[in-house]
Amino acid sequence: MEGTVFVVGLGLIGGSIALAIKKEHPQSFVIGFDVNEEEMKLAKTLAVIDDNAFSIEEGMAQADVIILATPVMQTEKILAEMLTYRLKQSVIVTDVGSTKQRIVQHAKRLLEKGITFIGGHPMAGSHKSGITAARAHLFENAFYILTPTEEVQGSDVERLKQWLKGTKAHFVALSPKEHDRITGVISHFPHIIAASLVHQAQQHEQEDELVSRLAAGGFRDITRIASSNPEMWRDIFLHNKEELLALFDRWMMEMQKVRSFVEREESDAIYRYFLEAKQFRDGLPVRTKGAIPSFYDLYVDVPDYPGVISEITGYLAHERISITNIRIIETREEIYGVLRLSFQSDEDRQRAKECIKKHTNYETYEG
Ligand SMILES: NC(=O)C1=CN([C@@H]2O[C@H](COP(=O)(O)OP(=O)(O)OC[C@H]3O[C@@H](n4cnc5c(N)ncnc54)[C@H](O)[C@@H]3O)[C@@H](O)[C@H]2O)C=CC1
Ligand SMILES: O=C(O)C(=O)Cc1ccc(O)cc1
Repeated sequence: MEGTVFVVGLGLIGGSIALAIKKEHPQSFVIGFDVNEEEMKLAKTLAVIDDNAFSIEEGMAQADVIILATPVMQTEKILAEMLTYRLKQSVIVTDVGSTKQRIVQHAKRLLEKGITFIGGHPMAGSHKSGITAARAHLFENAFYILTPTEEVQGSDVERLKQWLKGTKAHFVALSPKEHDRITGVISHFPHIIAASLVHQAQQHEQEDELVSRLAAGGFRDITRIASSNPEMWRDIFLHNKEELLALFDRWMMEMQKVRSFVEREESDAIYRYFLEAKQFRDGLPVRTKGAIPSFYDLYVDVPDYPGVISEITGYLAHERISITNIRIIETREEIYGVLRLSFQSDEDRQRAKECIKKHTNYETYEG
């Protein structure tokens, strides 16, 4: 497609969308703006955008598509400011925020002026932020939720999907309320649990400094999302307050229930609790079919001798399998350690598994 796309907020998500659009529509002209001038300069240097705008107002005046990719409180502010800007009447405005009810509510005034606004949320990402983490393939196979209101014409929704085709995501339409209820459960609330587990460990660390040294393995994995951008998550919690308050109440009741199983040594109930959780989790769709994808990890049990890492990376390099991240997890103090290799796709991970199996007798398992 041809036209000018304007991305406001050139971080992980804005940058990734800009890259995906440019890849699919090389004829388009992608401009961007970020309050952080360094990020904006970097976005241009890295060719994530073709050019930068001098202000949001100036960028918006030229745009056929406007993508708001800022933290949700900022998006709300920009939506209010936009009411006074001169926009093309045919422009499509969308956002990528993790919450939808308040954003769509704010965008109503744009719709009243005849400007098309379609709320959006690509359900993929990571705990990383900033333009250097942006990738064109970030949303591949993920769900991309759109929340068009009834004023929006179906042809405009199709036009937006065409613009976003390069994300290779699966589009799903939801109401803003349903969106916020579901994401509250599967995305927002888990972030507070991850952060609270980290706080708990930090408090215990003051009594015994071994805590963080021994927290290298599973603890790091289940708390990965606690390393996310605090501004972004603060905004999400303020936006989705009602859903989250209800989830806090249910969670506390749930913890009381499990606590009493343990207190009363109800062995069967504890067993069933773990078993039912395992059964439900094992039945969840795998990442490639649309749950939030972030990393494709492969764990390798390796003997602790010098050169073992270069041995493994050598086999993978020989078969041209790219690794996006590598980490040694030092939880076992005996002769074996665990190497965690991350890949860009499940296909790469499967190829790596085969490759390691072919050349070594090290055990591998998927994360
Ligand atoms: N991080 C993730 O995994 C996902 C995030 N989202 C949503 O995407 C949005 C952006 O998040 P990320 O890209 O992760 O954050 P990020 O921190 O990587 O990027 C946000 C960018 O917005 C800029 N910015 C902030 N206020 C601004 C303003 N008033 N005008 C212009 N630029 C401004 C910041 O300087 C920063 O460069 C958020 O609304 C978030 O809820 C959606 C899906 C996944
Ligand atoms: O890092 C992760 O796994 C995430 O949870 C990424 C994420 C963050 C925010 C969203 O609205 C959607 C996805």
